[in-house]
Amino acid sequence: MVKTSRLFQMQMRFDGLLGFPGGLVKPSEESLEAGLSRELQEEMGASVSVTVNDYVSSHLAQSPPRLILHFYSKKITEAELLEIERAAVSTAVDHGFEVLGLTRVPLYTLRNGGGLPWFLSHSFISNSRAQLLEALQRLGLVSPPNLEEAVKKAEEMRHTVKSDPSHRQYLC
Ligand SMILES: O=c1[nH]cnc2c1ncn2[C@H]1C[C@H](O)[C@@H](COP(=O)(O)OP(=O)(O)O)O1
Repeated sequence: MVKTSRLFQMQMRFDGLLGFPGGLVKPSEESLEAGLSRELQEEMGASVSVTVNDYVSSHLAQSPPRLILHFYSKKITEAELLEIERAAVSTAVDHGFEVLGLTRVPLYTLRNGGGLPWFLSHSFISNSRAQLLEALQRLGLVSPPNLEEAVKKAEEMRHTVKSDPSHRQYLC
């Protein structure tokens, strides 16, 4: 186990893909920030107030449905994060349905390539993998050379698993 002083959260969605908490917002009915705060309450069971200061970027979805994907990131304390993790399993209405669980992102690379590279080699919804990389870079959570190396290793891992499915074997 690696103890890190910085933590970063994503979630396992109902469809088995990794992604960020969030959802669809009709701008004619509520502001983007109000809609996101509402979705966070439903998916994490905790009240997190999102403001325009937390805005990071927007992208047009590359595949249907045609959506504009707005991405926000918010810095919180470790105590607040622990509270969100508790609330996610106890009070979030979407827990066990739309959301299978919150997950911390490993921000380190182990000697055998484990950690962030393995995490990045999993499957992500839409552009959430790119959003994750953008946030890690912007927030300075992983240094640019380490991030580049993790992305490279993740690609090698994906390639290895694709070309040799017997490469990963685990009994449980
Ligand atoms: O984390 C994400 N990053 C970028 N795009 C995302 C993310 N999560 C969902 N999406 C996109 C992809 C989907 O086509 C739409 C709707 O997602 P969905 O989870 O089905 O929507 P609701 O939460 O049910 O509103 O958004």
